[in-house]
Amino acid sequence: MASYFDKLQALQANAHAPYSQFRVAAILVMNDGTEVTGVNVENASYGGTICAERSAFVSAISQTGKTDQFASIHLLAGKGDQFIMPCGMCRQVMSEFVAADFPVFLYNTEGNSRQVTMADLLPYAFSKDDL
Ligand SMILES: O=c1ccn([C@H]2C[C@H](O)[C@@H](CO)O2)c(=O)[nH]1
Ligand SMILES: [Zn+2]
Repeated sequence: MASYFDKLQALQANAHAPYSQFRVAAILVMNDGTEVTGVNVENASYGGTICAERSAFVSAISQTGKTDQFASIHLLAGKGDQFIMPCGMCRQVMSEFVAADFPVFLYNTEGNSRQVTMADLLPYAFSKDDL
């Protein structure tokens, strides 16, 4: 069976990144084991670009109608041995739908992985509880 890294590598081909050439792949795993994919989709306006992480969440919610069934996310981007971290906008959007201990698995191009949590990425998050 293909590993997450294998699947992420294949998924990178779907990224639409003609401006940055920076291909990002995300696999969002639901509590029932379903895997929903996301890639970055760039736009000539630049500002219309959506990241792989938000693509995956938007896709999962579109397909399932569920906003509270996320088990983990697996991400691949970049070059060499660096672990690329989600951007600030993705951190805020993800935090709307996952708990502080939600695991985020980062892969480098060598196939090594590192795990952090939602709270590691966005401590002191602004949330609906503040409204
Ligand atoms: O965590 C990240 C960081 C960047 N990007 C995308 C946005 C843009 O298409 C390209 C360069 O920023 O990478 C992601 O999808 N996820
Ligand atoms: Zn982002």
